[in-house]
Amino acid sequence: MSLSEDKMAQIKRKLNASTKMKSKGKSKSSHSLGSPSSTKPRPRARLAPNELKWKAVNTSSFSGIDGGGGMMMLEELDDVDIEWDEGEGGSRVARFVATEGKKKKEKGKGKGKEKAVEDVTEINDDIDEEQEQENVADEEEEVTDEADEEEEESPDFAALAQEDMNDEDDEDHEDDGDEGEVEEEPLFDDALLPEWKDITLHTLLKKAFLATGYVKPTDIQKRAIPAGLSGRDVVGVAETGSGKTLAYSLPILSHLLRKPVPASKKRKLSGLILCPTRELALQVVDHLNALLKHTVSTTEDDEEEKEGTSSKSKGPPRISVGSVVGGLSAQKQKRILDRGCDILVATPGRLWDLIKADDDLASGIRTLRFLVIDEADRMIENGHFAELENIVRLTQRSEAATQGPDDDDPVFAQMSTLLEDSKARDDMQTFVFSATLSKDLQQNLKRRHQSGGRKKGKRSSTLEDLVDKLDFRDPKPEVIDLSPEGGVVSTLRESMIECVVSDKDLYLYYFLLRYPGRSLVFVGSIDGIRRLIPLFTLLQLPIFPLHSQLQQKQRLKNLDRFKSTKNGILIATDVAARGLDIPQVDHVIHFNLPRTADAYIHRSGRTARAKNEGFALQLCSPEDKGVQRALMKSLGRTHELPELPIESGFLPSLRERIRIAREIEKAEHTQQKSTHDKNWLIETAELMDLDIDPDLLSDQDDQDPDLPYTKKQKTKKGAKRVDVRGLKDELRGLLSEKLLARGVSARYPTSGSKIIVDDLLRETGHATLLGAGTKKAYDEVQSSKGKRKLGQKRGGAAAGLVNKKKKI
Ligand SMILES: Nc1ncnc2c1ncn2[C@@H]1O[C@H](COP(=O)(O)OP(=O)(O)OP(=O)(O)O)[C@@H](O)[C@H]1O
Repeated sequence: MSLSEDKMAQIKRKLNASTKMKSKGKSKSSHSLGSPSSTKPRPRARLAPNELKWKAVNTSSFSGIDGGGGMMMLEELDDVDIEWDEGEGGSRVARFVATEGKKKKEKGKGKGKEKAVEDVTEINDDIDEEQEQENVADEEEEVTDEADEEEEESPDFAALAQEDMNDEDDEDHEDDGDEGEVEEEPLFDDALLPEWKDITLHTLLKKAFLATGYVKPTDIQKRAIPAGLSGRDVVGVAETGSGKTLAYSLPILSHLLRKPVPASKKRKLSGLILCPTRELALQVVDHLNALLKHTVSTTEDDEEEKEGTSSKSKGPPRISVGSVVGGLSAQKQKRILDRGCDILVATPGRLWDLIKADDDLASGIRTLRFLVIDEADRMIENGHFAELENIVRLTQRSEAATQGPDDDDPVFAQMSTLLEDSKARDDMQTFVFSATLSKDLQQNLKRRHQSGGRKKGKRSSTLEDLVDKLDFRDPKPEVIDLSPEGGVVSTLRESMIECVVSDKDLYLYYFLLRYPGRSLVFVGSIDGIRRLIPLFTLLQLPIFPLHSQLQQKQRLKNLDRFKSTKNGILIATDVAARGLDIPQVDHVIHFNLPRTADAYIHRSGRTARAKNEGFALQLCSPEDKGVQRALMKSLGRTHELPELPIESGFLPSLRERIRIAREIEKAEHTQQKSTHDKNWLIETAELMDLDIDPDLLSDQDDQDPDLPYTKKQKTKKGAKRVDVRGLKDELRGLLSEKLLARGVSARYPTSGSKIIVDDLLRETGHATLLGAGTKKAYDEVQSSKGKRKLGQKRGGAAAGLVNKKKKI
């Protein structure tokens, strides 16, 4: 086991930063770091890495995955030296060794020498983890390295110092809950934000609104926040992009800011926010941190900040927000949990996995003050209902909580003692939010409370069942339904292109070229994405995939690239349909139509957010027509969508590009497959100790009749070898040309039915499609009013769709 020098240097600098703060802030002994030359032999026994005393570095500027350059969080170790041993072949092996300070502490507690040895071993084990991380795929490495760089560039010394100050309390107060003092709420001049005046949020939050530009509450916030602040349970339904995240989060943040500052460093879990997808959970963390970072500075700092003279760093955040999601290091997430956070944002699958192995976490969930189910209707669809139900059950007060859904449920059998011993809080508040919760469900919710509470019974998996499991403390939860008529927001314009299935690629290409902008393309299957990515990459479009079979870090990276690329294109399954708040998505394209109206609403809701304009396009083949009519009907539409005007003069050239790109793609695919087959053959032959006929591995199509069967299969008679390089050159040539609209002459730009000379001179025309104009897609279509009535001309009422949830 050895670490690269770079990696060690990074670790060393990290540790240096923290130790410098120690010696500066207090008169503790300084912790020198070993260098290769100061190598001494040390014990080498090992312990599990999660037993190390990793500590979060709370900075005011760092905000998780996106804001942190792909890094989840920063962590540090104190009281550690690094020493170097000679490894095999002259490599150097790093050992982390507990320093005097730590040993003294342990001795003081009566544990003495053995404990110090344990410390050495647990630290060494963490090197294993670092080493493991070095072995991950290149792309992941890149993410980690970027994160490390960022970490070094901006260490937040004030935060480190603050952590340090708390160190001494660390072991004496495990969890003191609310024993600290209540911090005085600073004054705030309501005249600065008159629209927030009547909402009694903590003034630090209002101060943060000034910085973030949230000058007035959105409609759902106006209704939900006061209800949340007054202790009510809230079920909130409001259009996509309407600020539901803050609608449920602000009452929690305000409550926590008004709570006494805990005397101990370990934070007690107060709020749990459950989200259906990993990206959404991480986004919620970022959203909250982006707001919270404005709640820590003093007025004096603000003044200096405005003038650019502030040299002070801000203190640690008053509220810490952690995340637990699948696909990222469970060890690290466990460490975050061990250290404690005020609010946890999680996906149910990973959270339940951690709960099963951690009684502290289970009792933390049991004594939550706030439980939020975001995108509640989606949560029950993504295969995690059982986990979700189990988590929710931990928050129930009644006896049912201590009994599993089935008598033989092993997890609950294991947990029953814990559940019997600890009581769920009586004042827990539950918030359930989505853009799409059926009216029936809302009615049932009210009826349930009128009829006296939850039903007992076996596990099932509808939203109604979930709501039934939620132990609302409020006899009458506040149900706020602000869902818009027609499902989608009023600033969204919708349109369609009707074409045969095989032309969908062509029309998608046309649209992406014709209307540059940030576009999110929804495809019905991962295979569909895998087919389109190479095609559009060959066509030189900035396209990124997002689907569940990508590694989590790759998913986050692609999302980041999409966000930061001008005219970027994200091609995704419905994993991107919910909740993602990506700035300035201009277009959503339904390459394949969704199967439910709810999915259509959420997909389309990735554009036209927060009252901005947005455009949604359906690519609709004759086979899709029935589904489309049913969709529109279930959304309560009475008119067909307007068709997007197509400038068909461009299509032949685009078709030719696509043809060549497909041919290249096919040839490359065949080549890859052939290489794969040959490799397989070689490996198998080696395993079986056989010689291979060289002809089998040859690329020559000599058509020898004696060739074995496999070879004959590969060399179809008369099949021409494809000149991939030639095709690529040809495509490159075509892509470098500007295309001309019908009626435009390149030779005589002042002639013809479309005169483009002014555009060319002033560079005001379309960048690649000459004569196409520069109208935005949004402006190409008006609202569907006055258009063809749904089913009027082409007949055939929508079949099969009874309500929004039903699959078409
Ligand atoms: N009061 C406000 N003023 C201005 N912008 C706001 C306000 N509240 C939230 N926003 C912004 O609105 C955007 C959408 O918010 P959010 O993601 O919470 O919407 P949502 O209703 O949860 O959407 P979805 O249903 O798609 O999940 C975010 O970029 C957020 O920063």
